[in-house]
Amino acid sequence: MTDRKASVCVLGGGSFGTTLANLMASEAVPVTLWLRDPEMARHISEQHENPRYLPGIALDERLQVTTDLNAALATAEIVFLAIPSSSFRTVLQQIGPQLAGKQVVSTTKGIEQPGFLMMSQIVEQEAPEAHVGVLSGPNLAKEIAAGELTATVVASEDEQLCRDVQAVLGCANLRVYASQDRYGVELGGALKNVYAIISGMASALGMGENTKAMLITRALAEMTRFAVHMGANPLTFLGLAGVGDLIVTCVSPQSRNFQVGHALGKGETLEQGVARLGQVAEGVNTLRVLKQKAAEEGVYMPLVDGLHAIVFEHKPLPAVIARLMSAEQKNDVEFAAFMSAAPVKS
Ligand SMILES: NC(=O)C1=CN([C@@H]2O[C@H](COP(=O)(O)OP(=O)(O)OC[C@H]3O[C@@H](n4cnc5c(N)ncnc54)[C@H](OP(=O)(O)O)[C@@H]3O)[C@@H](O)[C@H]2O)C=CC1
Ligand SMILES: O=C(CO)COP(=O)(O)O
Repeated sequence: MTDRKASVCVLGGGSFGTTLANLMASEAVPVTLWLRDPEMARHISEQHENPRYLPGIALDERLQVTTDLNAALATAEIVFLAIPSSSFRTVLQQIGPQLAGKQVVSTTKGIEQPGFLMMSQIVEQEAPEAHVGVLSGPNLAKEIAAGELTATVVASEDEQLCRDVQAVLGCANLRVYASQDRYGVELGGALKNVYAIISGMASALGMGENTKAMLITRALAEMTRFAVHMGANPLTFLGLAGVGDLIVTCVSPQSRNFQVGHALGKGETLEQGVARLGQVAEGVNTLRVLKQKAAEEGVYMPLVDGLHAIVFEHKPLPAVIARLMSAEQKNDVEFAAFMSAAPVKS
């Protein structure tokens, strides 16, 4: 498949699905974007703009749009999923058998409870005959849509899938690196959203640059500690889908998770912050899921505990910060210990 561009379908017409589909259309990849809102589909087809999720971005006229899920999938060889984690399984349940033999790539950065399932594990359950992969990295949709340069990671045990995704997505503005550590890449993308909320709060509170750097670095330590406990490869967290994505979501006011944190830091309630956003901020649900899982597994995650205490237990912020700053002062870099730990699953 690598000598020609495979035909592609993108499911989900929000900011990321529209961005990915548009990027491929502009590179002459045959691509169809599926979304559920007929009015929006008509608007995109006629006006070449997605006014709700990507206002002001001129979409390529070759981008095909449909609300017919079966038609969208009929000729697709590669299917990208850009549906929020809360609806991910529901959409897959409608199409599982149709995905047999296709390459199915999740771009969704969330975790399903019960089961603590990554989205690609849901694909495996609902479409057992599909080839499965994930895409993750420092990929703010609006920046990609505006033509800014970045890179991403396609991760799969299936090397042909990685090559085919590199062929359809890689272009002058986007480098697509391959990884075989699907679990680690997917876990990194989900976990960093929680720390983006914390960084947004720190920004709203006017905290210093040292503080922000400390938060990002300790976030990396904490998420890697959890990932190693879950059997992931810690080295994956040093790549684009780990530290790369963590940095962008923790520093950019474009990140929706950062924005939710910023709203909390300004004294808004979670409900107000999420409602004003009007888009998905996966970190809110991931925080709940992660707090529970870390407690069950006995993994030390003070930043997750602190954010959970503020957001869901309504503990006063100064008390939480004081607790964090007076916790036991342990080792800085845990990677050496991680590397000598038991073999990792990838
Ligand atoms: N935006 C970004 O920068 C990036 C996002 N991601 C990840 O991509 C995933 C999707 O996010 P994003 O596109 O940003 O989200 P948005 O909030 O921008 O859009 C969500 C989209 O999903 C659609 N949707 C929701 N529920 C359903 C359903 N049951 N059936 C069909 N469509 C549905 C919405 O449709 P409707 O408008 O009709 O409600 C909308 O088109 C998230 O997990 C996110 O973490 C990954 C990398 C970058
Ligand atoms: O994952 C993202 C960038 O890589 C998008 O982050 P937000 O969902 O916080 O906007």
